[in-house]
Amino acid sequence: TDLALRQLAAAMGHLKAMHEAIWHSAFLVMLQEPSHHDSRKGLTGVQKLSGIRKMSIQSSKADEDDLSRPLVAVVLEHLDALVLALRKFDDNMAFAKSERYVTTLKRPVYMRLYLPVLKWLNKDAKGLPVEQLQAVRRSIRHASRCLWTLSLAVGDVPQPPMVRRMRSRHGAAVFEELGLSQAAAMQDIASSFKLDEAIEEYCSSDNVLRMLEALEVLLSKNAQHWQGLPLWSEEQPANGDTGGPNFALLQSDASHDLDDKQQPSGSIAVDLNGRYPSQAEVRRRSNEAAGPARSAAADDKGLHRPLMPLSNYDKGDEGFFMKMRFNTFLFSPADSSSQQQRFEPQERLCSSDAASSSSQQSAVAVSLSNGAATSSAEADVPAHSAESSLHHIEVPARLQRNKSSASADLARDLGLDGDPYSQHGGVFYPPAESNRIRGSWKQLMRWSRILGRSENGDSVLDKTDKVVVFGGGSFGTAMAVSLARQKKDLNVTMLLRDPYICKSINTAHQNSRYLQGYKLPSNVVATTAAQEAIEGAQYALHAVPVQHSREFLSGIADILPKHVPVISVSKGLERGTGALMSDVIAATLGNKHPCAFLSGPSFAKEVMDQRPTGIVAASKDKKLARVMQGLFASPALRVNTSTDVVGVEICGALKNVLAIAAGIVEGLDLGHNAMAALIAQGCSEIRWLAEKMGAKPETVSGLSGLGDIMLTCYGSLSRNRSVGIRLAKGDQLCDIVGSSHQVAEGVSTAGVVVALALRMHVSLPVLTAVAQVLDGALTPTQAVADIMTLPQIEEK
Ligand SMILES: NC(=O)C1=CN([C@@H]2O[C@H](COP(=O)(O)OP(=O)(O)OC[C@H]3O[C@@H](n4cnc5c(N)ncnc54)[C@H](O)[C@@H]3O)[C@@H](O)[C@H]2O)C=CC1
Ligand SMILES: O=C(CO)COP(=O)(O)O
Repeated sequence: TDLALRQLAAAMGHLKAMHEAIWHSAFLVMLQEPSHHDSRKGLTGVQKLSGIRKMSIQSSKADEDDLSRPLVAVVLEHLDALVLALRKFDDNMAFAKSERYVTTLKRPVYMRLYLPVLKWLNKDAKGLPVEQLQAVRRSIRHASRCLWTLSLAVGDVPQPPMVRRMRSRHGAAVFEELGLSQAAAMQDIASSFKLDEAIEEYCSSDNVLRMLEALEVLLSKNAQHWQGLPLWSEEQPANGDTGGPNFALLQSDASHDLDDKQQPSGSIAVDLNGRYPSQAEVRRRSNEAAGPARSAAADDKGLHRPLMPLSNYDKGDEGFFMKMRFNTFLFSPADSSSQQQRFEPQERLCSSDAASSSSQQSAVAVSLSNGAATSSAEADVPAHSAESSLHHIEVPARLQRNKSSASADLARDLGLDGDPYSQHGGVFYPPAESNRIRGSWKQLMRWSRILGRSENGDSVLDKTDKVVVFGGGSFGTAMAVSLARQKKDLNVTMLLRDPYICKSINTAHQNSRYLQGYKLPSNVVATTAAQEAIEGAQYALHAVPVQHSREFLSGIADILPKHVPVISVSKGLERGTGALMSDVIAATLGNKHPCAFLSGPSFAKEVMDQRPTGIVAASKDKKLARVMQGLFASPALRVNTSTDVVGVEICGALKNVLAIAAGIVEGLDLGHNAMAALIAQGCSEIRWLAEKMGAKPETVSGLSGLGDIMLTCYGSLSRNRSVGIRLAKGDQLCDIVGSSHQVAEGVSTAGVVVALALRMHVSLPVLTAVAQVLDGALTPTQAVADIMTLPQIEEK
């Protein structure tokens, strides 16, 4: 958010400077429509506007093709009067009805006339050579793009990545071409407008924070969404070209108009109430509104052609339109009738509703900036109702709220005061949608509070004084720490075999072998004495590798009280028996011994780092699963519950085998396609076996299934995946296993899975191939080749 605030501040500064630059440039553009009849027309507009009837162009024959010089002379001569007139014009929309130039000048980008610009104009523009004027003209294109860009940045519209590029490139170019010092201009602007204060205030408003959130979300999550769109086409479409299926016209329309290239284009209508009219509807309504004769003519000319297929922007891209908050309409410059229609209702709204008038006005102005000519002949097109109007804008009263005077001033200075979306504070969804989203979120939060209250988290922790942890490897240590953090006076005792590790934990508060470098809470203690460790413990967390669990549990069976639940985090199948951990516990501690299983995507290191993690607590005893939730759940650890013990265990065991396969794909550099196909196939195989063993299929798509599969197959911290990578590189399994002091359960489990699959009559090609590779019967490359030649099957 800090960064976004800074960006915002910078953008505001830029925008202010751009306003100056563009306004200043507008003058020059007005003056330099070489050899174009509109130059004279433009002059007429200026005359009307300023009331300076005597203004005339003293052009010689030599000037016939380039009226810039005489125009410059005229304008400079009448500069003061023009400035006054333009200011007046700025407040008087009625002028904008009749003349093309007036319409052009009415653009919000030209709204403000600043002193520095005038100074510059006075001082430097006199006798400006044509080339320089042309450079200025070029700069306008840049500047209008920049302005558009920056308007997006300053307003509620999240920045597409290209915006940043545009800003730096064109922003600098504009200043360079205008010969202005960007830094000085910015400073000037900042001091004269108390920009810092205003920004501070503006930014502290709730609305802006929402915008920033949206901005961040969009930047971080949807970057590719923006990148995919040729939104900021550098090239202007060739004359007569609609710009194709992109938004080139949207952003470069200003330069089109200034160039006076009346591009036929289509309309994109967006209903601010959140409806996205279909292409056909836009066409129908726009034709209806235009009247039959015009409609036919428009169609003849190929007008109303959409700039981009609206169908492409269905559902997922809906937000896109609203992000482009200005594009209430993007209409045909040549289709002046529809422009007029937009204009009329806005004006009426302006007069009838003072509160929303500025919004409406600006919305129109912005619309106008997307179009061009409005001729006086069309000025009397009947005003129409919202129904017949292409757009139907209702500015909710709340959009007018929350505006401090400073922020309102700033918004006004930036020419953003009239924009309904800037007023509603940077949300890129239309109000109806935004309300819906907030409503749903509130409901979720309410739900969470209600459930939260009934949860037994605190009471379980209150009643718990001691937990014993079996196994002091990576995960045993991480879970011990996680528990110890829950309550300062909770005694978490780790039962280890190695006295040196015990000593390091008890004295240096570090595990000298696993997760080195982490400081353990002082309520984590360790011992090698089973009796001492277990005594008084209310729960036992079991983190001993599966292959050693039977031996270990048998060893403590006599001293572990029957009522102390064993919570196993070990993931795997026992070699020789194919037993799950639940079977091993039942076999060693008795059928009735209470037990639960924690599983899910949870790398020990990330648990230590308190990174957000989600696991599932499975137990046939629902109550015990809930108790586990109470014991382990924390702000960094979500614990769901499940009664599908078999499903959770099978997923946890088999994902390790699949992770070895993923490592092989990674190590052989087979690419993303192969990886995705492998994981999908692996998921299916896990589901086939799990279902046969009585698991619920939905468990496979839960945390312990898909969640853990994704983690271990893609996560670089996975030991099983590392085994696969090394196998692919040609390392021998014995070397791989021998070189690590940490367990990769998938190695043992792979062989067991094959036996289990045979017993259950399921075919598991990928998981079997892993066993084959581990057994040295196939090289990773051969295994891949063989898998690829298997018959193509029907998905099930
Ligand atoms: N490391 C991780 O991120 C996660 C591991 N798990 C699972 O937790 C279990 C334990 O994994 P880690 O702690 O990572 O393994 P590790 O290899 O880091 O540590 C294993 C621990 O078990 C002890 N141990 C080995 N044989 C023993 C025996 N016969 N008697 C007593 N203790 C013995 C070792 O001394 C060591 O302390 C595995 O089943 C693993 O799949 C589950 C979730 C995450
Ligand atoms: O189970 C794990 C994370 O959920 C750990 O996976 P590895 O054993 O492959 O490191």
